[in-house]
Amino acid sequence: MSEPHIRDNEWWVSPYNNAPDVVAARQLPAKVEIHDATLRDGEQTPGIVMDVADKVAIAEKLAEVGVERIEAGMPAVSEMDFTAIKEISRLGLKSKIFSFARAVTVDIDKALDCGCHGVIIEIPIGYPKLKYQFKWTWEDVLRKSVEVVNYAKKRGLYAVYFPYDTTRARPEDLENLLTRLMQEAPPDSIGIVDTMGCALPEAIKHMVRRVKQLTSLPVEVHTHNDFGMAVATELAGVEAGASCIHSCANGLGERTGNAALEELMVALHVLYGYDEQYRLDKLPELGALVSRITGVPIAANKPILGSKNFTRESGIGVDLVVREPLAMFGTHPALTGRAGDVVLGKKSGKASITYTLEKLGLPIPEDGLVNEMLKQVKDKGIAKRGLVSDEEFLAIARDVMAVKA
Ligand SMILES: CC(=O)SCCNC(=O)CCNC(=O)[C@H](O)C(C)(C)COP(=O)(O)OP(=O)(O)OC[C@H]1O[C@@H](n2cnc3c(N)ncnc32)[C@H](O)[C@@H]1OP(=O)(O)O
Ligand SMILES: O=C(O)CCC(=O)C(=O)O
Repeated sequence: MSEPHIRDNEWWVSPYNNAPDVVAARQLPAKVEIHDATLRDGEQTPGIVMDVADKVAIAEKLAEVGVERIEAGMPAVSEMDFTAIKEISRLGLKSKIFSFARAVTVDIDKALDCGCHGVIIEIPIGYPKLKYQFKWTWEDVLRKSVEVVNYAKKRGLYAVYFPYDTTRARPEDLENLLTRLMQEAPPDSIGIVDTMGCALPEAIKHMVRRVKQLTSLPVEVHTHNDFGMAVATELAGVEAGASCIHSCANGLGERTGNAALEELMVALHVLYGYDEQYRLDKLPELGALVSRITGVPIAANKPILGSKNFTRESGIGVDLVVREPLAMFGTHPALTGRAGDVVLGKKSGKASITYTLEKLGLPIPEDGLVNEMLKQVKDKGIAKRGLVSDEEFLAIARDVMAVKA
């Protein structure tokens, strides 16, 4: 099934997504790239350590899924990170390999030694960060930025200027900085970084438009999930013309995490119709690998990857799980290599019983007996405060049939 979310030329998502005023306000780029930072920001999730083999395995899976860029780590953090980035660069993956650098030339040298295609050059510009942490003047920020962007570019690296905590910089400071940077050391692209996840989607749109106007450079967006909006703010960035968005698999990352790779990929395809060559069916494998390596479980109701996303206990319309999944779920389970499922419990209906009987290869008895099975399933679910297993259902079904006989 190549386009399971399209049927009769209709997208099975909200038609209001394409209301005339909504479409008119959009400046979607022709192509959106994903820059995945699982191996750097994802590893910044407290307590997580990935060794070289782990990082290589995740990088290979990210490339298989089809991310355009992999941020393989920050070599300054440890020898192990340096080695991992170097190994990943050597693999010749289809994804371009980036490393993360402070605005210091030694970090750029490390990116070069690792054989990276590009580098993310981070420098703090948020008002609270500069005032309370770094105590740098704007001239300091500009001087460091100019020196290091020029240094990286002269050595052939693709330079992403990443003035982090961008969304808490004063507008006039950000504009002055970018104007002068463009005069003295234009990078290859500019990141808008919502380090604390505190910008609204409309604010990100405004910033993307303004930065594009000021610099005429490609803009990328990197957001965090402190208010549960990381994916929404990145998609808002795309709506305003950002052509690269940053992600972490399973939504890992500092504090509440980054925009989840799997959510972004599926949203780009299903909600916006981007037809990038992503292997969405491989996302569960990537999620499982990252979860196993990091020890961070995937919540059962996590968008795209949660084990219960395509599971229906409620009886009303339960037959749709198999007959027409798009009428029951937000996306077709097959899109991400998943399948719908019906489980039994307090909220089951008659169709749940007949579905389960068929699944277990049992004949469907007369209505009265199905109703009796349903009653017993509900009683069991209530008594257990949980689901009724196949084994428990089989016992119920046998009892009901035995009484009839
Ligand atoms: C929003 C954020 O949190 S930003 C990045 C977060 N990521 C990390 O911290 C990665 C993990 N960190 C580490 O392993 C360690 O902190 C290291 C190896 C990177 C640095 O450790 P330390 O030796 O303690 O260095 P320290 O934090 O004191 O900073 C060293 C220097 O880098 C400077 N620096 C820090 N960030 C930047 C930057 N973005 N650009 C330029 N210089 C920077 C500091 O001002 C300091 O300069 P100084 O020596 O002149 O005072
Ligand atoms: O958060 C960090 O550790 C550094 C930069 C970054 O990823 C961010 O600001 O969001």
